[in-house]
Amino acid sequence: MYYFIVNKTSGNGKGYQSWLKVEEILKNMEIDFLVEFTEYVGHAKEIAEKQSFFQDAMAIVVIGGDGTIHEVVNALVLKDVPLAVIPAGTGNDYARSLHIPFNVEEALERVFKGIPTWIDTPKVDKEYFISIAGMGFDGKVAEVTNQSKSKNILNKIGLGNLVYIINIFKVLFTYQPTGVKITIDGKEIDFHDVWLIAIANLPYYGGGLKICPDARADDEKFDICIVSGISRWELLLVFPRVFRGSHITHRHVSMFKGETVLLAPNSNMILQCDGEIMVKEELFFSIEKKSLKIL
Ligand SMILES: Nc1ncnc2c1ncn2[C@@H]1O[C@H](COP(=O)(O)OP(=O)(O)OP(=O)(O)O)[C@@H](O)[C@H]1O
Repeated sequence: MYYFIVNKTSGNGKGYQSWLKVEEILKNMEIDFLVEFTEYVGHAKEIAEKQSFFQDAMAIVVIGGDGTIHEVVNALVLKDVPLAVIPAGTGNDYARSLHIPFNVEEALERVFKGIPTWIDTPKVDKEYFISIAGMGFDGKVAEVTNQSKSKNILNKIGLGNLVYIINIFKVLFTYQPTGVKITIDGKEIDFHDVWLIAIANLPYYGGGLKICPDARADDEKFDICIVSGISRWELLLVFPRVFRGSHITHRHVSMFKGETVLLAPNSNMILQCDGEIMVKEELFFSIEKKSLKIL
């Protein structure tokens, strides 16, 4: 039995359109399935937590974006049932990072024919995430993006991930960098004028920005990118390099690898995980090694 969790609203309706295609294929192929539609924030996790989901599941298939996958992962970590994804969100950075096809038919073929593998699951405080946690500039961009009306309009014309780029420029001219003490695997480093800190298990965020190009889901380590001490104008010039991942050699960009990270910002910084804003008491990041079975 295949279990589907569908967020009809993801990608401004793309979730529902993708489900209609999937449903038709499942019926034509006479495949046993059950489907539940999410109705509110947090519902995808509740659905995936139900005991019945694990008794005879070949896979739990999410049709939605990174926010919906994030919720389901929080129910599936350390369970022996594979997570599969039909990408239908705005950014789809999980799918992009793990080479999951964006085409519905091809993504579904991977669900049926893929070989399950175990990947690491990163964690902040007690909450799991899937790809990247970011603090600072990108947290602010995520906040503005999630409130943005143009997200819906751009999604309608198939340019959904352009909304992140537009908001990056909006926030660039107003953001105030701050000092942060960063402790990686017990080693403390002080950074001044920090624009952003990305703590990554996968390379992409923000709808295709390759912020940590060497991040791998199964290397049992975070890749950490810190941008600090840079002027607004220089940041603007460096920004296009993030699409190729070549920003990492810039003098104001520091890259690290580590198993644990503790952040202590001098002033309030917004935290985003997988594109959703989070409020956490302790900014301690760790990795649950090889803990998520995926297709
Ligand atoms: N029926 C619903 N109505 C409103 N929000 C919902 C509903 N079901 C789920 N959600 C919430 O919608 C949020 C965003 O969904 P999702 O991430 O799937 O799409 P997206 O934001 O378009 O894509 P991406 O995260 O890839 O940019 C999730 O955090 C989820 O909790």
